[in-house]
Amino acid sequence: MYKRESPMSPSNPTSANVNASMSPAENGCVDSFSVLNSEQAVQELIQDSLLHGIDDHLIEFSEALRTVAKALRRVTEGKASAQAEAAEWKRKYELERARNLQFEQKVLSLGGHFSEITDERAGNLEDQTVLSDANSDQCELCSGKDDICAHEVLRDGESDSDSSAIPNKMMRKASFKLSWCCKGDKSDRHKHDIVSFEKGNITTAERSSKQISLKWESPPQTVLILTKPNSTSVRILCLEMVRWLKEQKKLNIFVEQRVKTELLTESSYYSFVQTWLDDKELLLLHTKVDLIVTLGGDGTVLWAASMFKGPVPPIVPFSLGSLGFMTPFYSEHYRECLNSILRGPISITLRHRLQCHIIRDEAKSEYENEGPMLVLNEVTIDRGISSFLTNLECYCDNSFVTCVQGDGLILSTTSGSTAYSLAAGGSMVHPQVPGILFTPICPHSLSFRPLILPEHVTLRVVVPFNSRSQAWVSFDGKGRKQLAPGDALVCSMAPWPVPTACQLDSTSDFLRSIHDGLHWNLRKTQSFDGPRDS
Ligand SMILES: NC(=O)c1ccc[n+]([C@@H]2O[C@H](COP(=O)([O-])OP(=O)(O)OC[C@H]3O[C@@H](n4cnc5c(N)ncnc54)[C@H](O)[C@@H]3O)[C@@H](O)[C@H]2O)c1
Ligand SMILES: Nc1ncnc2c1ncn2[C@@H]1O[C@H](COP(=O)(O)OP(=O)(O)OP(=O)(O)O)[C@@H](O)[C@H]1O
Repeated sequence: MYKRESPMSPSNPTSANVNASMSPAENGCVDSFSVLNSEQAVQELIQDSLLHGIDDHLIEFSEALRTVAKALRRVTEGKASAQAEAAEWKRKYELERARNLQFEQKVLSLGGHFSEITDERAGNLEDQTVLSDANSDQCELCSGKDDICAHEVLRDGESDSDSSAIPNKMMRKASFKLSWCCKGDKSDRHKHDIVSFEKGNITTAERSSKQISLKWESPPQTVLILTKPNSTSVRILCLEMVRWLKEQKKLNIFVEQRVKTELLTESSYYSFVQTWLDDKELLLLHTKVDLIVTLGGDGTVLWAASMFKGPVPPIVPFSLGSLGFMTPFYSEHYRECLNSILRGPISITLRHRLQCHIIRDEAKSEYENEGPMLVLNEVTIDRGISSFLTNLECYCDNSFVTCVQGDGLILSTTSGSTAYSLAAGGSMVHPQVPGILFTPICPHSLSFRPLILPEHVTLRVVVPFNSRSQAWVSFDGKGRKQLAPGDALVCSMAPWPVPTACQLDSTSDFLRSIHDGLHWNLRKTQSFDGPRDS
């Protein structure tokens, strides 16, 4: 392309100008010749510029290259976010389809697995209809009062348009209201902008750092109990709690298939416990369950959250682990705790989650990409078993952030800030603070400090083609997947937070956890006995 004696001037036309005036055939010849000699030509051009002091052309050339690179990057980034969006729509479509299928089956048979609960609830139907009417009145009334919003009492599988076609014997979900506890501040200016309620599911439009209170409008009727496996103390507590909730509280109880088998091995008395058969039923579980109780440590809370790919019912986490950062309830007092939770109101922490998609370079269409995977703590991209440095190009809303060269990178929620991110040198952040932590793992650089980014950004981490090795991604420490050069992870805040019940309130529970769990800033107090300011 560039000839040594062809600086851009009317008297000395450039090869580009020459090319423009050539026929396509001639042009092709010159192009292949130029490609063969391009390296030499660039060298010559540089030398030429240096020799003759004509820096302008070099600058112009590099500007042009930069513009082309920028345009190419924009196209790639646009494609990645379009793919992520398409995958999200596909997931929504599949969820809706599964819901419709389930509903059709139920209307046809009314004798399926879930209908056990329907029958149990049939006796309460008239009361519930009255409640439902009362609640819909209340829902209108509540707007403009202290509550964020009251959700409708749900009918199982109901869609608005065809509610009249639904038989009366349908299960209903307990209704509740959320409100801000503003400690003396009566203003509720922002509440309608921040949390929205549709059909009993919590979604956040924007995030808040205020304390939220949940008040039942109709009594909770169905509890899902999730337990840490292989623990004798958990198994014994589970047996006791299931019996108490059934006999004293008249609640419907769901457990995992494994736990149902354990309970039935213990005694046939437990045959009333319900479970789900497959992933399709699991997808709809949030429409049946009013409350989740976890018996275990933080891992069991993560497990509970991972079961719900959309909205999550409120979780009451009982501590039967060693650290218990997110498990503020003592199992010895479970009766008092559950009595108070079932009565309400409950202070809750809305723990934000990240939704992640893997965009494969080899994918032929967006449908071949993977996701969304939802995490409550963090998504980690690391070097796995490779002994090479990871090389990760990171973009935030299409702006280049940095290239991570080290063991890896953690993208963490604020709830996860006290987990792996903390171990990698990230800050501890109150779980109600909206944000995404960007924490490198052992970066090979003296100047790489962790970042906290706002919650509305989309992050993209790409394994570049010139990377020496593959990278590995894991979600809350589980589900490892390989990222080949050219693959990317796209990550943003999910619209489905995990509401966890507080022992006192969000802030007191957080501070208690960092003191008791991590012994934060534990130091002997300096004695009074010594020198002091006069
Ligand atoms: N170097 C590290 O600190 C490291 C390494 C790998 C994974 N992890 C963490 O382990 C989590 C998975 O937990 P698990 O129980 O399934 O695995 P696990 O059984 O290996 O437990 C990991 C530990 O992390 C604690 N933990 C989990 N979430 C926490 C949180 N939000 N705040 C404070 N501590 C928390 C747990 O109580 C437990 O002690 C991952 O999400 C990751 O954050 C940490
Ligand atoms: N219901 C479940 N089914 C399968 N695995 C589970 C379930 N609940 C928890 N786990 C897994 O069991 C492991 C241990 O759970 P958990 O962290 O609750 O207990 P722990 O290790 O004793 O507590 P801590 O983390 O406080 O030390 C975690 O990896 C978690 O993912």
